Amino acid sequence: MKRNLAEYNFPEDLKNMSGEELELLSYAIRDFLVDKISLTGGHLASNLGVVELTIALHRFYDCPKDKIIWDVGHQSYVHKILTGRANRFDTLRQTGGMSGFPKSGESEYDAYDTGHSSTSLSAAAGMAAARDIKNEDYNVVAVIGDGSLTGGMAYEALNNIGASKSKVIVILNDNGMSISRNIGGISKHLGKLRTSNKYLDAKKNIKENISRIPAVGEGLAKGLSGAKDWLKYALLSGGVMFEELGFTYLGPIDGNDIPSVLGILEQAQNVRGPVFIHVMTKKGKGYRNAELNPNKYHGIGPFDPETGAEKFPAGVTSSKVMGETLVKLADDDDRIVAITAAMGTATGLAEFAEKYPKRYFDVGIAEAHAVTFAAGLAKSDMKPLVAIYSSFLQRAYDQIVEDVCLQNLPVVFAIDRAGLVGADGETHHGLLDISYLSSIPNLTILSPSDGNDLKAMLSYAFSLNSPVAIRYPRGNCDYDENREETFNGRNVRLSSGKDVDIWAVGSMLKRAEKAKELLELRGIHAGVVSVRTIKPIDMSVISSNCRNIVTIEDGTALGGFGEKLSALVPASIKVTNFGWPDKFIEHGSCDDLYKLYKLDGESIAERISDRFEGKA
Ligand SMILES: Cc1ncc(C[n+]2csc(CCOP(=O)(O)OP(=O)(O)O)c2C)c(N)n1
Ligand SMILES: CC(=O)[C@@H](O)[C@H](O)COP(=O)(O)O
Ligand SMILES: [Mg+2]
Repeated sequence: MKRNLAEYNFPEDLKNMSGEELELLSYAIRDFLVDKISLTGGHLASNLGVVELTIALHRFYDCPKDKIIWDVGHQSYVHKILTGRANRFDTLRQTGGMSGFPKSGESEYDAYDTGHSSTSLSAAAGMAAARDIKNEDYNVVAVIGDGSLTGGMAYEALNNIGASKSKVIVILNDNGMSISRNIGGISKHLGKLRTSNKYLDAKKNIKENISRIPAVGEGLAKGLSGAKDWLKYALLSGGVMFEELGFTYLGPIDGNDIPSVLGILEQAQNVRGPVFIHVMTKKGKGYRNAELNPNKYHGIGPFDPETGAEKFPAGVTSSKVMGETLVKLADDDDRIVAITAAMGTATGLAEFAEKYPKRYFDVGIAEAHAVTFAAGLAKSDMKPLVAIYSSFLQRAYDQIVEDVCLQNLPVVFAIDRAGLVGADGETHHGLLDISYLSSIPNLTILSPSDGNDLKAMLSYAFSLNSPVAIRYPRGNCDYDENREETFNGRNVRLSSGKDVDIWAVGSMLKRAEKAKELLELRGIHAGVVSVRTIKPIDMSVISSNCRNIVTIEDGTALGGFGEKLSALVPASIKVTNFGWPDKFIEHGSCDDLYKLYKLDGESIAERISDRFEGKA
């Protein structure tokens, strides 16, 4: 074994390693993961669970000719180590550093860019179809987790692949966990399959023992397998659900055992048509803290590897304020219910789930279903709140339009991670929600500047009998639990200035205040308006002598709040919009990215004064 992983020529070196060397490599990779991720933060538990699986995949297949697609892609760190990027892990998820997700621009071994769940099977189907059209010969493999298999898109793909008879190799990485414990009927079914070997062995033994009873045994054994039993037997005997869809189901096998995985990949190679391989792994395997608490170590900040304690634990986050406020509101109104799409803890709903288990719904990674499920609840006089990250809510656009807003139903959308998120990058920044929501009739869109605003807005939202979206950013927020903020749907003018008004949408307020302060030093007098209502636009705070408005928003400028305000103000007022540009923003630290894209307080002041000095 070499001293460090960066010294290997991966994946080529895997082909010549003995079984024992592969085993030793799995230990080295686990140590490496804990060591590096304890410094940078990242998705630890999922990657610890796929060490042997990934070693076996890159030993068996011939990448990059063979294509491996990682669903969500948060578990692709081992794949990155085994494709020559061990030396980049000190820069994981940092500005200018290696992404935490597969990026074909980063490596030819990253066959397809992922980040949002349940897309791998559809992408694999498309790649296999292209291969078949061109009469090319290579394997297309999709690795999907049991959580991601609760996403509806996966079934659309299974349905299509099964019918197409195209050779797609689906590998279900089943660790019984989504971010928290996996939920739903599919998860239960997988649970049965996981135990099916034991189930089948027991059943087979019982039948053999009975059939050995002299004279009557044979008849008894046959009688034992009544229709109901056979159905259960068949259902469990080999994933008949997947077989019925047109797949050859193989497994389940121990996905943390390299020889077992290599064996089943060999078996799959001899199968014509689509193959569904079911492997069972342990999320967090090999690092005790993560094995015991895979939820906490699913995505974790820098931590002390000895104790497992996070170095920078979260403070009072917007998610926490939302969750606590919702519990208080639910104490007084039993029509209030909460819905999550497999992100209950992360969106602050843990306390609600604990206190009101019958009014809490985790629907799995199924955002579109979550929204229409909420519509059904609202149609039946309940008051649902759906808590979904801004970028994941993109999955449910049609449901927001057709099921909630068209019927004008009282659903509250708690849009978490709205705005820049930082380390997760392009797939996770919540920069499109203002743009994609503000053209929908009947929808009120609110943006709190701090935790007190958020608390007041939640009460306000539940008082309306129509759809409301409240968008708030990832991370800590200013919150004074002793201060009761009121909110009446209006924007608030915080100060006046004869030269320019800065209209700050939601959490951009602090940057506006900073810019105002710096502009004063340059003799430019700016007023500040806190934009808490994105839609309907509240114009009551426009000052009569205002000639210049600058809007700043943590969202794309295209179709953003600023653009909409520009269309409403008198021609005598010049409106300039500062938002994110028309591109996908890379990963990095939020501070770096706000500075890089000139959306921090200092840059905003600079850009405004340049305009006044005629430089821009
Ligand atoms: C559309 C979408 N919704 C939610 C998420 C957040 N998310 C990332 S990983 C994950 C759980 C995935 O569970 P599983 O597929 O079983 O992978 P594991 O971490 O167990 O390996 C979730 C909900 C996402 N990335 N995309
Ligand atoms: C991989 C994935 O999509 C989630 O784990 C996401 O990274 C969580 O984001 P937060 O860290 O903002 O909760
Ligand atoms: Mg899982």
